[in-house]
Amino acid sequence: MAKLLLVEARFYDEFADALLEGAQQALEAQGHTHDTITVPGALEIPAAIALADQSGKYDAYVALGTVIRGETYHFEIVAGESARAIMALTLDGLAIGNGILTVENEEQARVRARRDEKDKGGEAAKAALALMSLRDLYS
Ligand SMILES: Nc1c(NC[C@H](O)[C@H](O)[C@H](O)CO)[nH]c(=O)[nH]c1=O
Ligand SMILES: CC(=O)[C@@H](O)COP(=O)(O)O
Repeated sequence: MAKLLLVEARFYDEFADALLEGAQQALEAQGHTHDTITVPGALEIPAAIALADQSGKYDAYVALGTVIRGETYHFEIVAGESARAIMALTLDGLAIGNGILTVENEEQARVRARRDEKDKGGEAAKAALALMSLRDLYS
């Protein structure tokens, strides 16, 4: 049994709830436990993971959030930099599943967040478990 940390950005509560449910269900179905922490937005997720990893408490991490394009370049920063930083942490040996939606509108987010549709939260949780297993296999 592994212990994971779900790091959620609750910028949009509706989608945050759906992503969290999907991730929680995926972990519980495989007998794993988890804690959940909340940050203001997707840009804060990588730092929260890095800080939490210093505790040594968690085997893997799941990043959950929704980034919806607005009128400015900020979408590229939030979407791109959160993904880049998560990838950097992953290449540094942390097992992280990236469930941060980067979408054009709320309808695209709704479909991808829901468990009974694309379930990106569950997908990210399973990705974290897969990386954790690979790390255990090769370490
Ligand atoms: N526009 C979205 C944001 N923006 C906020 C940033 O993530 C960050 O919290 C702020 O820049 C302070 O550092 N965050 C999301 O998660 N989703 C968005 O659509
Ligand atoms: C992804 C964002 O930061 C975006 O939602 C912000 O909207 P805007 O670009 O219109 O300020």
